[in-house]
Amino acid sequence: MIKMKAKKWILSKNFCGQPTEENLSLVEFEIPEQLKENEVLLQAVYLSVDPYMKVWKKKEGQTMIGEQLSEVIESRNPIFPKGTMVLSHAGWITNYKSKGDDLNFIRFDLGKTPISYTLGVLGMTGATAYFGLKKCSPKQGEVFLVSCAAGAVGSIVGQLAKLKGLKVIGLVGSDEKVKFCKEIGFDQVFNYNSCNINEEIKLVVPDGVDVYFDNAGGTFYSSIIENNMKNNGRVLVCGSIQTYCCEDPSKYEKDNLSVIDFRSSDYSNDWPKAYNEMNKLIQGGKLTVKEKYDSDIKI
Ligand SMILES: NC(=O)C1=CN([C@@H]2O[C@H](COP(=O)(O)OP(=O)(O)OC[C@H]3O[C@@H](n4cnc5c(N)ncnc54)[C@H](OP(=O)(O)O)[C@@H]3O)[C@@H](O)[C@H]2O)C=CC1
Ligand SMILES: CCCCCC(=O)/C=C/[C@H]1[C@H](O)CC(=O)[C@@H]1CCCCCCC(=O)O
Repeated sequence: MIKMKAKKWILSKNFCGQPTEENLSLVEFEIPEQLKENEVLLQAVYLSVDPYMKVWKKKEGQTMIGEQLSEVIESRNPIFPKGTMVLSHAGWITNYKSKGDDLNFIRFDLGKTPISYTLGVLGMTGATAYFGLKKCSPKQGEVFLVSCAAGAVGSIVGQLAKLKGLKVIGLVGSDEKVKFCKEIGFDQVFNYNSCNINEEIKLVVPDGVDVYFDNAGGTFYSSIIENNMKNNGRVLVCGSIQTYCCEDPSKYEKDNLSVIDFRSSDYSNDWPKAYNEMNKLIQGGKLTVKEKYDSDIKI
């Protein structure tokens, strides 16, 4: 029987603090190429790496979780002929077999937009920006603050808020990211490693922030709500990357604010509609997307 060589990343040790080499190991394995009826053989094209992966419950020894864009390279399933591009949660694995029930088509018109965007702005993180912003009930002229502003969610939500006529302030960790956020239209951007963000925000918006879209959590969350929010302002708890470590983060609350919990998966039926809308903005030059490719990473 002919077998193909494949590779996968195994979670060898659960994450605690910053990831290190001992958390993951790359192993080779073989897949028999012969397919049963209705089976397809897939080849990974892009794998997604996301903050939730550090803390999502998973068992040591299993394939690292994650979404991937894959191509059907052999097929005995008429619904997924050879050459079909699909999305799945197969994890960090180069090749796998499927009967199709765990595969998703790209459910919107991509046009000339790069297909890799289906794991970014036209994928889970873009949907998070789009529906997260909606959940904040943004109004023209309001002050909108976002942490992790140069990231996959932050860079898109900042631009969408700007398109809705809000004043947008971003928080980032380097001067390079300050420059990027300004290039894509943010009004003010602060590098938390080189200034006191609470003081800087007070200087540019003395009356305070209407909406804080929190991706960072931890000390960002507590210091912003303590120092910079307007009375009755809204805080969207999107993520808490600063606390994605093994210790239990402490909770910080304030009763003059609306604190909104949010999971983009609650809106998954409407994601394709949002993608069509955002793709029009991309193709019209109104939404800028920056992807990073690291050609040194080969699996
Ligand atoms: N609620 C939901 O449904 C969803 C929530 N999320 C959340 O949104 C947030 C942003 O996700 P996404 O845009 O994909 O992330 P990215 O990987 O694109 O960006 C992450 C950025 O977070 C910043 N950061 C701040 N503190 C830390 C820290 N302690 N460790 C590592 N990075 C840090 C870094 O930017 P810098 O250098 O500027 O600090 C980093 O580049 C995350 O908290 C994520 O969990 C994402 C998807 C769905
Ligand atoms: C555990 C902390 C999560 C913090 C918020 C976050 O990043 C949430 C992300 C989810 C978003 O709401 C929609 C998704 O698809 C993200 C999670 C996906 C988890 C799937 C894990 C299973 C797998 O890939 O096998």
